[in-house]
Amino acid sequence: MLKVDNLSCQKGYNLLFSNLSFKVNSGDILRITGTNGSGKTSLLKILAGLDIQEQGNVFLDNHALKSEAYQQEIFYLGHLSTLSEELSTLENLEFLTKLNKSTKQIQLTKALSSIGLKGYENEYCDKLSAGQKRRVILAGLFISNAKIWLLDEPFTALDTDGVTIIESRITKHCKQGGLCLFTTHQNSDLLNQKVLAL
Ligand SMILES: Nc1ncnc2c1ncn2[C@@H]1O[C@H](COP(=O)(O)OP(=O)(O)OP(=O)(O)O)[C@@H](O)[C@H]1O
Repeated sequence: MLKVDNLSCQKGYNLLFSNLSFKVNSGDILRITGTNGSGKTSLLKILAGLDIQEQGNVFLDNHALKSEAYQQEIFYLGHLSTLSEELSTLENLEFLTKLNKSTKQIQLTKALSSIGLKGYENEYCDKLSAGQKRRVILAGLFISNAKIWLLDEPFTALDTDGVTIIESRITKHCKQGGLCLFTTHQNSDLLNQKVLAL
């Protein structure tokens, strides 16, 4: 269980949220909603250990946010995640997932295939469309063993087929005991999603 206790976040003079407490159980999908600038990205970054909270605590089971046990269970996808255009799709995915080239090549190729990029393995990323670039980043979801997925605007630039692939992947992950927190300004048909409004 992910437990968020009394969290507050301030950016400059702007108090984005305070006394925020909630729990996310294994199997849960939590959609974080709010207007532009309400603090969705800031919250996900705090939960990923990439930003600092003003006050409050975050635990995964009994593991604190900064512990190695917690951090090992995080897969964070930022809405501005980018690729190196001088590398191929395969090389970018390898870098993003920090896998060893020789042993995991098959896994990487499979992930690209799962996200609809079969045949694009050796294509340089400067030759890809915006949606195809986003798919390379999202292919990490087919490799990650992390329990907590923190996905900031995962559907940006995807066509309907791409959205369906990602929604199915999230559903499968959560059915297998994972948990997912995500933001989107688009409609999402993900079943059984709970909502946290900022
Ligand atoms: N490093 C920073 N320094 C100062 N203010 C910041 C910083 N980062 C974010 N902010 C401010 O914090 C507020 C919340 O930003 P955040 O990116 O968390 O919002 P969001 O809910 O994800 O917005 P959107 O829906 O537009 O993606 C914004 O007003 C933003 O300008």
